[in-house]
Amino acid sequence: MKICVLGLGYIGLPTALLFAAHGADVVGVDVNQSVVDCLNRGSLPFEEPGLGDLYSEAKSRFSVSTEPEAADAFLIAVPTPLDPATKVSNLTYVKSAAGMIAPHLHRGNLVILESTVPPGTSERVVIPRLEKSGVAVGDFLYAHCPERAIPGRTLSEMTGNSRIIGGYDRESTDQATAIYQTFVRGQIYRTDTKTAEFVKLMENTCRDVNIALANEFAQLAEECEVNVWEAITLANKHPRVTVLNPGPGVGGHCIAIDPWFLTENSTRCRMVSTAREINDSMPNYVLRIARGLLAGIRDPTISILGVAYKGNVADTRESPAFKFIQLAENEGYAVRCHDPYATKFTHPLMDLPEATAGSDCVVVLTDHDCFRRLDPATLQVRTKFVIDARNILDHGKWADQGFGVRVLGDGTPVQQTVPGEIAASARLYPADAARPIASPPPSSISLLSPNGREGFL
Ligand SMILES: NC(=O)c1ccc[n+]([C@@H]2O[C@H](COP(=O)([O-])OP(=O)(O)OC[C@H]3O[C@@H](n4cnc5c(N)ncnc54)[C@H](O)[C@@H]3O)[C@@H](O)[C@H]2O)c1
Ligand SMILES: CC(=O)N[C@@H]1[C@@H](OP(=O)(O)OP(=O)(O)OC[C@H]2O[C@@H](n3ccc(=O)[nH]c3=O)[C@H](O)[C@@H]2O)O[C@H](CO)[C@@H](O)[C@@H]1O
Repeated sequence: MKICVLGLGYIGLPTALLFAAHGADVVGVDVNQSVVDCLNRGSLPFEEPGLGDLYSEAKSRFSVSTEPEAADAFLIAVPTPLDPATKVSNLTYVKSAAGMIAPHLHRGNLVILESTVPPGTSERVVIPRLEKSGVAVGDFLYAHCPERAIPGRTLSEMTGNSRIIGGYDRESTDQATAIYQTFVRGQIYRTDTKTAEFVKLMENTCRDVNIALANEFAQLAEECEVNVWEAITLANKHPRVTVLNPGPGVGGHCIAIDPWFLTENSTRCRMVSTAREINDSMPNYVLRIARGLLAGIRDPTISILGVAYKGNVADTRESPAFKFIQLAENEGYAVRCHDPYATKFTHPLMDLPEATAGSDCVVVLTDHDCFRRLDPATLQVRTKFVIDARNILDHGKWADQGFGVRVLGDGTPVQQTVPGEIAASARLYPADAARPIASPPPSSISLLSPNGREGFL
Protein backbone atom coordinates (compact mmCIF):
# COMPACT_ATOMS: atom_id res chain seq x y z
CA MET A 1 0.00 0.00 0.00
CA LYS A 2 1.37 3.40 -1.01
CA ILE A 3 -0.06 6.47 0.71
CA CYS A 4 0.55 10.10 -0.22
CA VAL A 5 -0.04 12.50 2.70
CA LEU A 6 -0.51 16.18 1.83
CA GLY A 7 0.37 18.57 4.67
CA LEU A 8 3.18 17.64 7.08
CA GLY A 9 2.09 19.72 10.07
CA TYR A 10 0.95 18.81 13.57
CA ILE A 11 -1.54 16.26 12.17
CA GLY A 12 -0.21 15.18 8.76
CA LEU A 13 3.35 14.35 9.84
CA PRO A 14 2.50 12.07 12.81
CA THR A 15 -0.23 10.39 10.73
CA ALA A 16 2.16 9.81 7.81
CA LEU A 17 4.80 8.37 10.16
CA LEU A 18 2.27 6.09 11.86
CA PHE A 19 1.21 4.67 8.48
CA ALA A 20 4.87 4.15 7.55
CA ALA A 21 5.71 2.54 10.88
CA HIS A 22 2.84 0.12 10.30
CA GLY A 23 3.96 -1.11 6.90
CA ALA A 24 2.76 1.42 4.30
CA ASP A 25 5.09 3.18 1.87
CA VAL A 26 4.44 6.84 2.53
CA VAL A 27 5.26 9.95 0.53
CA GLY A 28 4.84 13.05 2.67
CA VAL A 29 4.07 16.17 0.65
CA ASP A 30 4.34 19.74 1.86
CA VAL A 31 4.28 22.91 -0.24
CA ASN A 32 6.56 24.56 2.30
CA GLN A 33 10.09 23.80 1.06
CA SER A 34 11.57 24.44 4.51
CA VAL A 35 9.44 21.64 6.01
CA VAL A 36 10.66 19.25 3.30
CA ASP A 37 14.30 20.38 3.77
CA CYS A 38 14.03 20.00 7.53
CA LEU A 39 12.73 16.41 7.23
CA ASN A 40 15.31 15.57 4.58
CA ARG A 41 18.02 16.68 7.03
CA GLY A 42 16.55 14.19 9.51
CA SER A 43 15.11 16.90 11.79
CA LEU A 44 11.52 17.51 12.85
CA PRO A 45 9.79 20.81 12.03
CA PHE A 46 8.10 20.87 15.47
CA GLU A 47 8.22 18.98 18.74
CA GLU A 48 5.70 16.49 20.01
CA PRO A 49 6.31 13.75 22.60
CA GLY A 50 7.45 10.50 20.93
CA LEU A 51 7.65 11.95 17.40
CA GLY A 52 11.45 11.67 17.15
CA ASP A 53 11.40 7.95 17.98
CA LEU A 54 8.54 7.36 15.57
CA TYR A 55 10.46 9.17 12.84
CA SER A 56 13.48 6.89 13.36
CA GLU A 57 11.23 3.83 13.25
CA ALA A 58 9.37 4.94 10.11
CA LYS A 59 12.25 6.49 8.15
CA SER A 60 12.90 3.57 5.80
CA ARG A 61 9.32 3.69 4.44
CA PHE A 62 8.92 7.48 4.46
CA SER A 63 10.05 10.00 1.83
CA VAL A 64 9.21 13.68 1.40
CA SER A 65 8.49 15.93 -1.54
CA THR A 66 6.81 19.18 -2.50
CA GLU A 67 4.71 17.39 -5.15
CA PRO A 68 2.30 14.47 -4.85
CA GLU A 69 2.74 11.35 -6.95
CA ALA A 70 0.63 8.34 -7.93
CA ALA A 71 -0.43 6.28 -4.91
CA ASP A 72 -3.15 3.89 -3.73
CA ALA A 73 -4.45 6.42 -1.19
CA PHE A 74 -4.17 10.18 -0.67
CA LEU A 75 -4.68 11.88 2.68
CA ILE A 76 -5.26 15.63 3.04
CA ALA A 77 -4.16 17.25 6.33
CA VAL A 78 -3.68 20.88 5.29
CA PRO A 79 -4.66 23.94 7.35
CA THR A 80 -8.22 25.24 7.45
CA PRO A 81 -7.84 28.66 9.06
CA LEU A 82 -10.58 31.16 9.82
CA ASP A 83 -10.74 34.43 7.96
CA PRO A 84 -10.45 36.83 10.89
CA ALA A 85 -12.46 39.58 9.21
CA THR A 86 -15.48 37.54 8.09
CA LYS A 87 -15.30 34.64 10.59
CA VAL A 88 -15.73 32.30 7.62
CA SER A 89 -13.57 29.26 6.88
CA ASN A 90 -10.68 29.72 4.48
CA LEU A 91 -10.70 26.60 2.29
CA THR A 92 -7.88 27.73 -0.01
CA TYR A 93 -5.45 25.06 1.19
CA VAL A 94 -8.01 22.24 0.95
CA LYS A 95 -8.97 23.31 -2.57
CA SER A 96 -5.34 23.48 -3.60
CA ALA A 97 -4.54 20.07 -2.13
CA ALA A 98 -7.50 18.47 -3.96
CA GLY A 99 -6.34 20.18 -7.17
CA MET A 100 -2.82 18.80 -6.68
CA ILE A 101 -4.11 15.24 -6.22
CA ALA A 102 -6.40 15.27 -9.30
CA PRO A 103 -3.68 14.71 -11.96
CA HIS A 104 -2.49 11.60 -10.07
CA LEU A 105 -5.91 10.14 -9.23
CA HIS A 106 -6.93 6.79 -10.75
CA ARG A 107 -9.91 4.43 -10.54
CA GLY A 108 -9.94 2.55 -7.25
CA ASN A 109 -7.78 5.10 -5.39
CA LEU A 110 -8.95 6.31 -1.99
CA VAL A 111 -8.90 9.99 -0.94
CA ILE A 112 -9.21 10.83 2.75
CA LEU A 113 -9.85 14.35 4.04
CA GLU A 114 -8.61 14.77 7.63
CA SER A 115 -8.67 18.58 7.70
CA THR A 116 -11.54 20.02 9.75
CA VAL A 117 -14.13 21.61 7.44
CA PRO A 118 -17.67 23.07 7.52
CA PRO A 119 -20.48 20.55 6.93
CA GLY A 120 -20.93 19.81 3.24
CA THR A 121 -17.39 20.80 2.19
CA SER A 122 -16.52 17.31 0.96
CA GLU A 123 -19.50 17.21 -1.40
CA ARG A 124 -19.44 20.84 -2.50
CA VAL A 125 -15.74 21.65 -2.63
CA VAL A 126 -13.40 18.67 -2.41
CA ILE A 127 -15.04 15.93 -4.49
CA PRO A 128 -15.74 18.21 -7.52
CA ARG A 129 -12.06 19.23 -7.59
CA LEU A 130 -10.96 15.60 -7.42
CA GLU A 131 -13.36 14.74 -10.26
CA LYS A 132 -11.42 17.12 -12.50
CA SER A 133 -9.14 14.08 -12.82
CA GLY A 134 -11.77 12.62 -15.14
CA VAL A 135 -12.57 9.89 -12.59
CA ALA A 136 -16.00 10.16 -10.94
CA VAL A 137 -16.51 9.69 -7.22
CA GLY A 138 -17.65 6.11 -6.76
CA ASP A 139 -14.93 5.09 -9.23
CA PHE A 140 -12.48 6.63 -6.78
CA LEU A 141 -13.25 6.19 -3.08
CA TYR A 142 -13.66 9.10 -0.68
CA ALA A 143 -13.96 9.52 3.10
CA HIS A 144 -13.82 12.31 5.64
CA CYS A 145 -11.98 11.05 8.73
CA PRO A 146 -11.64 13.92 11.20
CA GLU A 147 -8.75 13.90 13.65
CA ARG A 148 -9.36 14.01 17.39
CA ALA A 149 -5.81 13.94 18.79
CA ILE A 150 -4.91 16.63 21.31
CA PRO A 151 -1.56 18.44 20.96
CA GLY A 152 0.87 17.31 23.64
CA ARG A 153 -0.55 13.76 23.47
CA THR A 154 -0.91 13.49 19.69
CA LEU A 155 0.60 10.05 19.20
CA SER A 156 -1.09 8.27 22.07
CA GLU A 157 -4.44 9.81 21.07
CA MET A 158 -3.99 9.09 17.34
CA THR A 159 -3.50 5.44 18.13
CA GLY A 160 -5.79 5.12 21.15
CA ASN A 161 -8.81 7.33 20.39
CA SER A 162 -11.93 6.10 18.69
CA ARG A 163 -12.45 7.49 15.18
CA ILE A 164 -15.30 8.55 12.95
CA ILE A 165 -15.07 7.40 9.32
CA GLY A 166 -17.48 9.20 7.03
CA GLY A 167 -17.38 7.41 3.69
CA TYR A 168 -18.96 8.57 0.42
CA ASP A 169 -20.28 5.01 0.03
CA ARG A 170 -19.91 1.64 1.75
CA GLU A 171 -16.78 0.67 -0.19
CA SER A 172 -15.12 4.00 0.71
CA THR A 173 -15.91 3.49 4.40
CA ASP A 174 -14.61 -0.10 4.30
CA GLN A 175 -11.33 0.91 2.64
CA ALA A 176 -10.74 3.88 4.92
CA THR A 177 -11.52 1.74 7.97
CA ALA A 178 -9.01 -0.88 6.82
CA ILE A 179 -6.25 1.71 6.41
CA TYR A 180 -6.78 3.27 9.85
CA GLN A 181 -7.02 -0.13 11.49
CA THR A 182 -3.34 -0.62 10.72
CA PHE A 183 -2.51 1.63 13.69
CA VAL A 184 -5.76 2.74 15.43
CA ARG A 185 -6.56 0.62 18.48
CA GLY A 186 -9.68 2.63 19.36
CA GLN A 187 -13.17 1.81 18.12
CA ILE A 188 -14.03 2.91 14.57
CA TYR A 189 -17.52 4.31 13.97
CA ARG A 190 -18.95 4.52 10.46
CA THR A 191 -21.12 7.28 9.03
CA ASP A 192 -21.51 9.50 5.95
CA THR A 193 -19.17 12.37 5.06
CA LYS A 194 -21.40 15.29 6.09
CA THR A 195 -22.25 13.74 9.46
CA ALA A 196 -18.53 13.17 10.11
CA GLU A 197 -17.82 16.82 9.29
CA PHE A 198 -20.62 17.91 11.63
CA VAL A 199 -19.56 15.62 14.49
CA LYS A 200 -16.01 16.98 14.53
CA LEU A 201 -17.27 20.55 14.78
CA MET A 202 -19.80 19.60 17.47
CA GLU A 203 -17.04 18.11 19.62
CA ASN A 204 -14.93 21.25 19.63
CA THR A 205 -17.94 23.54 19.94
CA CYS A 206 -19.09 21.58 22.97
CA ARG A 207 -15.71 22.16 24.60
CA ASP A 208 -15.72 25.86 23.69
CA VAL A 209 -19.19 26.38 25.17
CA ASN A 210 -18.19 24.55 28.35
CA ILE A 211 -15.03 26.64 28.74
CA ALA A 212 -17.16 29.77 28.19
CA LEU A 213 -19.44 28.63 30.99
CA ALA A 214 -16.44 28.19 33.30
CA ASN A 215 -15.23 31.66 32.32
CA GLU A 216 -18.64 33.15 33.02
CA PHE A 217 -18.72 31.34 36.38
CA ALA A 218 -15.34 32.94 37.20
CA GLN A 219 -16.73 36.40 36.54
CA LEU A 220 -19.98 35.73 38.39
CA ALA A 221 -18.05 34.30 41.35
CA GLU A 222 -15.92 37.44 41.53
CA GLU A 223 -19.06 39.58 41.58
CA CYS A 224 -20.24 37.50 44.54
CA GLU A 225 -16.76 37.51 46.14
CA VAL A 226 -16.64 33.73 45.94
CA ASN A 227 -13.56 31.74 44.95
CA VAL A 228 -14.56 30.03 41.71
CA TRP A 229 -11.87 27.34 42.07
CA GLU A 230 -13.28 26.15 45.35
CA ALA A 231 -16.81 26.42 43.94
CA ILE A 232 -15.90 24.35 40.84
CA THR A 233 -14.19 21.70 42.93
CA LEU A 234 -17.28 21.34 45.06
CA ALA A 235 -19.75 21.48 42.14
CA ASN A 236 -17.75 18.74 40.42
CA LYS A 237 -18.40 16.44 43.36
CA HIS A 238 -21.90 16.10 41.86
CA PRO A 239 -21.99 12.86 39.84
CA ARG A 240 -23.40 14.57 36.75
CA VAL A 241 -21.60 17.93 36.83
CA THR A 242 -18.28 18.64 35.11
CA VAL A 243 -17.25 22.29 35.07
CA LEU A 244 -14.06 23.04 33.12
CA ASN A 245 -11.30 25.50 34.08
CA PRO A 246 -11.61 29.26 33.62
CA GLY A 247 -8.63 30.93 31.99
CA PRO A 248 -7.41 33.94 30.01
CA GLY A 249 -9.15 32.77 26.82
CA VAL A 250 -9.27 29.96 24.30
CA GLY A 251 -6.60 29.53 21.65
CA GLY A 252 -5.23 26.92 19.27
CA HIS A 253 -6.02 25.95 15.71
CA CYS A 254 -9.26 24.18 16.66
CA ILE A 255 -11.46 25.19 19.60
CA ALA A 256 -11.28 28.91 18.86
CA ILE A 257 -12.09 28.32 15.19
CA ASP A 258 -14.31 25.30 14.69
CA PRO A 259 -17.46 26.78 16.28
CA TRP A 260 -17.41 29.41 13.51
CA PHE A 261 -17.22 26.64 10.89
CA LEU A 262 -20.29 25.03 12.40
CA THR A 263 -22.31 28.23 12.32
CA GLU A 264 -20.97 30.08 9.27
CA ASN A 265 -24.06 29.35 7.19
CA SER A 266 -26.58 29.58 9.99
CA THR A 267 -28.97 32.34 10.92
CA ARG A 268 -30.07 30.55 14.09
CA CYS A 269 -27.07 30.13 16.29
CA ARG A 270 -27.05 31.99 19.60
CA MET A 271 -25.29 29.96 22.24
CA VAL A 272 -22.31 29.05 20.09
CA SER A 273 -21.53 32.64 19.13
CA THR A 274 -22.13 33.88 22.68
CA ALA A 275 -19.62 31.32 23.95
CA ARG A 276 -17.08 32.54 21.41
CA GLU A 277 -17.71 36.09 22.55
CA ILE A 278 -17.21 35.20 26.22
CA ASN A 279 -13.98 33.31 25.57
CA ASP A 280 -12.67 36.06 23.30
CA SER A 281 -13.36 38.64 26.01
CA MET A 282 -11.25 36.92 28.66
CA PRO A 283 -8.03 38.81 27.80
CA ASN A 284 -10.01 42.03 28.44
CA TYR A 285 -11.11 40.68 31.80
CA VAL A 286 -7.58 39.74 32.85
CA LEU A 287 -6.34 43.14 31.71
CA ARG A 288 -9.03 44.80 33.82
CA ILE A 289 -7.56 43.03 36.85
CA ALA A 290 -4.08 44.26 35.87
CA ARG A 291 -5.39 47.79 35.39
CA GLY A 292 -6.73 47.77 38.94
CA LEU A 293 -3.41 46.60 40.37
CA LEU A 294 -1.29 49.00 38.35
CA ALA A 295 -3.32 52.15 39.01
CA GLY A 296 -0.98 54.86 40.27
CA ILE A 297 2.22 53.14 39.11
CA ARG A 298 4.22 55.29 36.71
CA ASP A 299 5.21 53.79 33.34
CA PRO A 300 4.13 50.29 34.32
CA THR A 301 5.68 47.16 32.85
CA ILE A 302 3.82 43.85 32.59
CA SER A 303 5.72 40.55 32.33
CA ILE A 304 3.84 37.84 30.49
CA LEU A 305 4.63 34.26 31.44
CA GLY A 306 3.46 32.05 28.58
CA VAL A 307 2.42 33.03 25.07
CA ALA A 308 1.65 29.49 23.82
CA TYR A 309 -2.08 28.81 23.55
CA LYS A 310 -1.91 26.18 26.30
CA GLY A 311 0.49 24.43 28.62
CA ASN A 312 3.59 22.49 27.53
CA VAL A 313 3.24 23.21 23.82
CA ALA A 314 5.07 25.70 21.57
CA ASP A 315 2.06 26.49 19.38
CA THR A 316 0.94 30.13 19.63
CA ARG A 317 -1.85 29.99 17.02
CA GLU A 318 -4.87 32.02 18.20
CA SER A 319 -3.25 32.36 21.62
CA PRO A 320 -5.10 34.71 23.99
CA ALA A 321 -1.69 36.29 24.62
CA PHE A 322 -1.95 38.20 21.30
CA LYS A 323 -5.06 40.07 22.34
CA PHE A 324 -3.91 40.60 25.92
CA ILE A 325 -0.62 42.13 24.76
CA GLN A 326 -2.26 44.36 22.17
CA LEU A 327 -4.75 45.66 24.72
CA ALA A 328 -2.02 46.16 27.33
CA GLU A 329 0.15 48.11 24.90
CA ASN A 330 -2.79 50.25 23.84
CA GLU A 331 -3.27 51.01 27.51
CA GLY A 332 0.29 52.36 27.62
CA TYR A 333 1.92 49.46 29.45
CA ALA A 334 5.31 48.13 28.41
CA VAL A 335 5.08 44.36 27.83
CA ARG A 336 7.88 41.79 28.13
CA CYS A 337 7.29 38.14 27.27
CA HIS A 338 8.77 34.85 28.40
CA ASP A 339 7.84 31.40 27.11
CA PRO A 340 10.21 28.44 27.43
CA TYR A 341 8.42 26.49 24.65
CA ALA A 342 7.36 29.01 22.01
CA THR A 343 9.87 30.09 19.39
CA LYS A 344 7.71 32.06 16.95
CA PHE A 345 5.86 35.09 18.29
CA THR A 346 5.11 38.65 17.30
CA HIS A 347 7.01 40.03 20.32
CA PRO A 348 10.59 39.26 21.34
CA LEU A 349 10.75 36.30 23.71
CA MET A 350 13.16 36.81 26.60
CA ASP A 351 14.55 34.57 29.26
CA LEU A 352 12.82 34.76 32.62
CA PRO A 353 15.21 37.16 34.40
CA GLU A 354 15.14 39.59 31.47
CA ALA A 355 11.37 39.42 31.04
CA THR A 356 10.72 40.12 34.71
CA ALA A 357 13.48 42.64 35.48
CA GLY A 358 11.90 45.88 36.71
CA SER A 359 8.38 44.53 36.18
CA ASP A 360 5.32 45.87 37.98
CA CYS A 361 3.05 42.89 37.40
CA VAL A 362 3.75 39.29 36.41
CA VAL A 363 0.85 37.75 34.48
CA VAL A 364 0.66 33.98 33.99
CA LEU A 365 -1.25 33.33 30.77
CA THR A 366 -0.15 29.77 29.95
CA ASP A 367 -0.23 26.73 32.20
CA HIS A 368 3.26 25.38 31.44
CA ASP A 369 4.23 22.90 34.16
CA CYS A 370 7.56 24.66 34.70
CA PHE A 371 5.70 27.79 35.87
CA ARG A 372 4.11 25.81 38.72
CA ARG A 373 7.56 25.31 40.24
CA LEU A 374 8.76 28.88 39.67
CA ASP A 375 10.63 30.42 42.61
CA PRO A 376 9.49 34.06 43.02
CA ALA A 377 12.55 34.83 45.17
CA THR A 378 14.68 34.80 42.00
CA LEU A 379 12.73 37.57 40.24
CA GLN A 380 14.09 41.14 40.23
CA VAL A 381 10.78 42.96 39.83
CA ARG A 382 10.03 46.60 40.69
CA THR A 383 6.51 46.08 42.09
CA LYS A 384 5.45 42.77 43.54
CA PHE A 385 2.16 41.90 41.84
CA VAL A 386 1.29 38.60 40.19
CA ILE A 387 -1.90 37.66 38.33
CA ASP A 388 -2.34 33.93 37.98
CA ALA A 389 -4.88 33.55 35.17
CA ARG A 390 -4.51 29.75 35.24
CA ASN A 391 -4.45 29.07 38.98
CA ILE A 392 -1.21 27.10 38.77
CA LEU A 393 1.25 28.93 41.03
CA ASP A 394 2.12 28.12 44.62
CA HIS A 395 0.34 31.22 45.90
CA GLY A 396 1.57 30.92 49.48
CA LYS A 397 5.16 30.93 48.25
CA TRP A 398 4.58 34.08 46.20
CA ALA A 399 2.84 35.84 49.07
CA ASP A 400 5.71 34.87 51.39
CA GLN A 401 8.05 36.66 48.97
CA GLY A 402 5.96 39.81 49.33
CA PHE A 403 3.84 39.48 46.18
CA GLY A 404 0.25 40.65 45.99
CA VAL A 405 -1.35 37.57 44.46
CA ARG A 406 -4.48 37.81 42.33
CA VAL A 407 -5.90 34.57 40.92
CA LEU A 408 -8.45 34.77 38.10
CA GLY A 409 -11.80 33.99 39.73
CA ASP A 410 -10.52 34.15 43.31
CA GLY A 411 -13.26 36.56 44.30
CA THR A 412 -11.06 39.38 45.51
CA PRO A 413 -12.22 42.88 44.64
CA VAL A 414 -9.33 44.33 42.63
CA GLN A 415 -8.58 47.23 44.98
CA GLN A 416 -8.12 44.85 47.91
CA THR A 417 -5.01 43.17 46.49
CA VAL A 418 -1.93 44.88 47.91
CA PRO A 419 1.71 43.86 47.61
CA GLY A 420 2.69 41.25 50.17
CA GLU A 421 -0.82 39.93 50.54
CA ILE A 422 -2.71 37.02 49.18
CA ALA A 423 -6.45 37.14 48.81
CA ALA A 424 -8.07 35.37 51.76
CA SER A 425 -10.09 33.12 49.50
CA ALA A 426 -7.04 32.27 47.38
CA ARG A 427 -5.11 31.32 50.50
CA LEU A 428 -8.02 29.14 51.52
CA TYR A 429 -7.99 27.43 48.16
CA PRO A 430 -4.47 27.37 46.71
CA ALA A 431 -3.91 25.70 43.35
CA ASP A 432 -2.47 22.49 44.78
CA ALA A 433 -5.32 21.96 47.19
CA ALA A 434 -7.87 22.68 44.49
CA ARG A 435 -6.42 20.08 42.17
CA PRO A 436 -5.44 16.93 44.05
CA ILE A 437 -3.44 14.63 41.82
CA ALA A 438 -3.85 10.96 42.68
CA SER A 439 -0.85 9.81 40.68
CA PRO A 440 1.83 11.78 38.81
CA PRO A 441 0.39 12.89 35.45
CA PRO A 442 2.24 12.23 32.19
CA SER A 443 4.60 15.14 31.49
CA SER A 444 2.43 16.33 28.61
CA ILE A 445 -0.64 16.82 30.82
CA SER A 446 -1.00 20.47 31.60
CA LEU A 447 -4.52 21.00 32.81
CA LEU A 448 -6.00 19.00 35.60
CA SER A 449 -9.56 19.42 36.61
CA PRO A 450 -10.22 20.89 40.00
CA ASN A 451 -11.25 17.41 41.10
CA GLY A 452 -8.43 15.63 39.27
CA ARG A 453 -10.82 13.63 37.09
CA GLU A 454 -9.54 11.97 33.96
CA GLY A 455 -10.67 13.22 30.57
CA PHE A 456 -10.67 16.81 31.71
CA LEU A 457 -7.96 18.21 29.47
N1 LIG B 1 -3.35 20.60 15.25
C1 LIG B 1 -4.32 19.92 15.80
O1 LIG B 1 -4.31 19.66 16.98
C2 LIG B 1 -5.48 19.39 14.99
C3 LIG B 1 -6.30 18.41 15.55
C4 LIG B 1 -7.39 17.94 14.81
C5 LIG B 1 -7.64 18.44 13.55
N2 LIG B 1 -6.82 19.40 13.03
C6 LIG B 1 -7.07 19.88 11.67
O2 LIG B 1 -6.09 19.29 10.82
C7 LIG B 1 -5.76 20.20 9.77
C8 LIG B 1 -4.26 20.44 9.76
O3 LIG B 1 -3.91 21.10 10.95
P1 LIG B 1 -2.39 21.20 11.42
O4 LIG B 1 -2.44 21.74 12.80
O5 LIG B 1 -1.70 19.92 11.17
O6 LIG B 1 -1.84 22.31 10.41
P2 LIG B 1 -0.32 22.80 10.23
O7 LIG B 1 -0.40 24.22 9.87
O8 LIG B 1 0.48 22.36 11.40
O9 LIG B 1 0.22 21.95 8.98
C9 LIG B 1 -0.33 22.00 7.72
C10 LIG B 1 0.78 21.82 6.67
O10 LIG B 1 0.15 21.76 5.40
C11 LIG B 1 1.01 22.39 4.45
N3 LIG B 1 0.24 22.67 3.24
C12 LIG B 1 -0.57 23.72 2.97
N4 LIG B 1 -1.13 23.56 1.76
C13 LIG B 1 -0.66 22.40 1.25
C14 LIG B 1 -0.90 21.68 0.05
N5 LIG B 1 -1.74 22.12 -0.88
N6 LIG B 1 -0.24 20.53 -0.15
C15 LIG B 1 0.62 20.05 0.79
N7 LIG B 1 0.86 20.69 1.94
C16 LIG B 1 0.22 21.83 2.18
C17 LIG B 1 1.56 23.57 5.20
O11 LIG B 1 2.76 24.05 4.61
C18 LIG B 1 1.76 22.98 6.60
O12 LIG B 1 3.08 22.49 6.78
C19 LIG B 1 -6.61 21.46 10.03
O13 LIG B 1 -7.79 21.38 9.29
C20 LIG B 1 -6.92 21.37 11.50
O14 LIG B 1 -8.10 22.04 11.84
C21 LIG B 1 -5.74 19.88 13.72
C1 LIG C 1 -13.02 18.36 22.05
C2 LIG C 1 -11.54 18.44 22.30
O1 LIG C 1 -11.10 18.15 23.37
N1 LIG C 1 -10.75 18.85 21.25
C3 LIG C 1 -9.31 18.89 21.35
C4 LIG C 1 -8.81 20.28 20.94
O2 LIG C 1 -7.44 20.38 21.24
P1 LIG C 1 -6.88 21.75 21.89
O3 LIG C 1 -5.46 21.57 22.24
O4 LIG C 1 -7.22 22.91 21.02
O5 LIG C 1 -7.85 21.80 23.17
P2 LIG C 1 -7.76 22.29 24.68
O6 LIG C 1 -6.75 21.58 25.46
O7 LIG C 1 -9.15 22.24 25.17
O8 LIG C 1 -7.28 23.80 24.57
C5 LIG C 1 -8.03 24.78 23.87
C6 LIG C 1 -7.93 26.12 24.59
O9 LIG C 1 -8.85 26.14 25.69
C7 LIG C 1 -8.19 26.47 26.90
N2 LIG C 1 -8.87 25.75 28.00
C8 LIG C 1 -9.00 24.39 27.92
C9 LIG C 1 -9.65 23.68 28.91
C10 LIG C 1 -10.19 24.38 30.01
O10 LIG C 1 -10.76 23.81 30.95
N3 LIG C 1 -10.06 25.74 30.06
C11 LIG C 1 -9.40 26.44 29.08
O11 LIG C 1 -9.31 27.67 29.15
C12 LIG C 1 -6.75 26.02 26.67
O12 LIG C 1 -5.87 26.70 27.51
C13 LIG C 1 -6.56 26.39 25.21
O13 LIG C 1 -6.27 27.75 25.02
O14 LIG C 1 -9.00 20.49 19.55
C14 LIG C 1 -8.27 19.54 18.73
C15 LIG C 1 -8.35 19.98 17.29
O15 LIG C 1 -9.61 19.77 16.71
C16 LIG C 1 -8.88 18.16 18.97
O16 LIG C 1 -8.24 17.22 18.11
C17 LIG C 1 -8.68 17.82 20.45
O17 LIG C 1 -9.27 16.57 20.74
